[in-house]
Amino acid sequence: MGITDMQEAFYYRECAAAHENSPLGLHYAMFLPTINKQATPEQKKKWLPLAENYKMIGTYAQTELGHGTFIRGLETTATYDPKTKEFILDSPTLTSKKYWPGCLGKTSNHCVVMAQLYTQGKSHGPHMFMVQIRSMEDHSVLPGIEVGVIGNKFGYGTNDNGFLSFDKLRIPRENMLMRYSQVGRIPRENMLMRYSQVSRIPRENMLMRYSQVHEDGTYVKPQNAKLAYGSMVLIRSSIVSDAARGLAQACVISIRYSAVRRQTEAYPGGEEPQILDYQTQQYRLFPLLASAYSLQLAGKYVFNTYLEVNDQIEKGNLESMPELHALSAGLKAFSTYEASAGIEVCRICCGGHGYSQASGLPKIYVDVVPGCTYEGENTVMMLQTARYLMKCYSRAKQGQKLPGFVQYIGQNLNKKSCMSEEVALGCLVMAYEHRAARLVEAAAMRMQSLIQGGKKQHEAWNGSSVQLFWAAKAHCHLFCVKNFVDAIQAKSLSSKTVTVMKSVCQLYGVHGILENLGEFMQDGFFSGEQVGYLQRKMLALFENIRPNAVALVDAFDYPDMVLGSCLGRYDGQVYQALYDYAKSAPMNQTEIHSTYYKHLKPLINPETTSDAMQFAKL
Ligand SMILES: CCCCC/C=C\C/C=C\C/C=C\CCC(=O)SCCNC(=O)CCNC(=O)[C@H](O)C(C)(C)COP(=O)(O)OP(=O)(O)OC[C@H]1O[C@@H](n2cnc3c(N)ncnc32)[C@H](O)[C@@H]1OP(=O)(O)O
Ligand SMILES: Cc1cc2nc3c(=O)[nH]c(=O)nc-3n(C[C@H](O)[C@H](O)[C@H](O)COP(=O)(O)OP(=O)(O)OC[C@H]3O[C@@H](n4cnc5c(N)ncnc54)[C@H](O)[C@@H]3O)c2cc1C
Repeated sequence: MGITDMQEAFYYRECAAAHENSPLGLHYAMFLPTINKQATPEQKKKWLPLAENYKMIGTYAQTELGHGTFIRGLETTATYDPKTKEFILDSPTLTSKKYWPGCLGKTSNHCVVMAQLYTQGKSHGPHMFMVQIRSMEDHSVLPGIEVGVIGNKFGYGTNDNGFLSFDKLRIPRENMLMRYSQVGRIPRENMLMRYSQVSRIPRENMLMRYSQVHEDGTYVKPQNAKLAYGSMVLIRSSIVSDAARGLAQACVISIRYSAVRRQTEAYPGGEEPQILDYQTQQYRLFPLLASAYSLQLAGKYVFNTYLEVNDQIEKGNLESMPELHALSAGLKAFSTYEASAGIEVCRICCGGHGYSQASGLPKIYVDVVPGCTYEGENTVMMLQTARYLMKCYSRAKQGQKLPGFVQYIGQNLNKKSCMSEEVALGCLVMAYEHRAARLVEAAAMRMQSLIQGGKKQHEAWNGSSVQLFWAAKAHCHLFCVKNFVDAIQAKSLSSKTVTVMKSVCQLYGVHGILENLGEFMQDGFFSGEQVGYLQRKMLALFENIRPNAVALVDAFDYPDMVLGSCLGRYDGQVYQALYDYAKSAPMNQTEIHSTYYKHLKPLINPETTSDAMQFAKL
């Protein structure tokens, strides 16, 4: 395709069969990036041409039957044998079998495997290994390997998620993914050297940026063990835009349909109005439209941040890893929660036709909703963000300067809202900052009081984890609101566009407060009168957005073939499309379905059952 932007390439491949989840999805999304990010130049030279030309087709095999979240608990082992200079991969228990990796069951002939590295009798934690699982000649399964599909799932029907286990499979030492290596003089491009010790090693022993195993099994650890988690951070940073896209497409379908669908007399004898004119329909759909715009902007921000930080890491500067992890983990969770819930509301807003595959909405839902689980289960990801927020809180209390998007932490909480009838964007941001700062402090205070009461650190953590989750969610929500406001205020948009987009941004902020009012009012930050301003503003914004609602979804510019929806067609010919869809149903290709003779006819006309039995033998 010649498209270099990873996300754009992903989208255009998607266009071929939107939301069908390609059986090569993991090859593109995780296998290739893992080779790119975690392999040596020599390993890349060896594997990338094969992988880019589909000789090697691979996936990312990390999750096991017994562990998905807790990577350090994975049981697959890779034990180094210095005699043969090989790693022995083994699945020692039932629960160590790899389970869930996409494209694993029948498609892939290779995978990058996350396994516990053992050398010289010591465990060094999870590391990545390149493993061939099927012949590149006839696709037969290689000895020492058991592999297959895991069966039907909630969705993802076109992806052969699989299981995989190893029976003392030997792989060459060079198959441990390592990046950068040095032999004698340090080549300029290997300035990572500060992350691993300099040592003269035989050239073929490609030691790498992140970790190294010398031929005698000596292990040289990287400066940060989490560098091995890099592929997950990349995908989390990409999932935000993917979730935004799913929500945006669902908004296109449901808002276009709501402009076509007419239902119920507006008054006795009156015309049936477009359902988009019902305030309750606007109340459910317009905030989702605003959320789709907000998440698209957040997705751009987090992916660009990933690119910047990853560039620094490539140059040896790991300083921003914690921020990137906290941002990508939290926004991945926040965006997939918001998008999944929003797509379901869009489906419900389309009534019965929303429940048909013809609407395109079920496919979007089952494609987006697993994002709440994969690449880091959402609650766990939110708690990772909370872990970072707690560290920021203690730094703020010590008077340390905090990075940009957490500078609100530790602020004075005695102030009140500046909210007036106008509902200024600045007052909206202040409200979200106050809420997040208050929830971060409340969680920190809870932890402190538990510890002072004699609880151990891990007990205090678990005993505060609901409040930690609330704090992380409020932090992510603040990020999305502030990022949206910054985009509106920074954009050199035409005055008409700014006016329309300012209303959408205002609605996003106002609706978020009204839907989480307790968290904004618990300490009296808002008065009852100010809440009234917000409620009236929300209803006014519905009227303000209504004339541009269809234009706002058209602006996403998703072609009909991507939406795959009879309800969301650009030409609005919904009913003809639904009828044509019904007529084309396979079961309608014969007037009487074959099952009539075998199952119905004996009931309806038992006397002629013999005919039925004749037919059944056909
Ligand atoms: C190309 C476009 C694509 C668009 C996207 C669309 C669709 C998606 C495409 C593909 C997806 C399809 C399938 C999904 C594939 C998968 O699901 S792959 C498997 C994913 N699995 C996970 O994500 C597992 C989640 N678990 C973890 O990440 C870790 O176990 C953990 C929860 C982070 C805990 O790790 P642990 O080693 O125990 O660390 P601990 O909690 O003890 O923290 C120690 C410190 O390390 C820091 N840290 C943790 N992770 C990272 C990281 N990734 N980067 C940087 N730092 C990290 C942590 O913050 C702690 O730091 P402190 O300073 O000590 O607080
Ligand atoms: C469609 C799909 C595709 C996938 N593709 C791949 C793939 O290609 N490669 C791959 O390796 N994996 C893949 N996975 C697996 C996925 O990464 C894991 O399912 C995910 O990481 C969650 O881990 P788990 O299943 O062990 O859930 P668990 O961690 O068992 O979660 C169950 C519950 O326990 C809670 N919980 C767990 N730990 C904690 C904690 N510390 N604190 C609080 N609560 C906790 C969670 O919040 C959750 O509510 C895929 C999964 C799906 C659904």
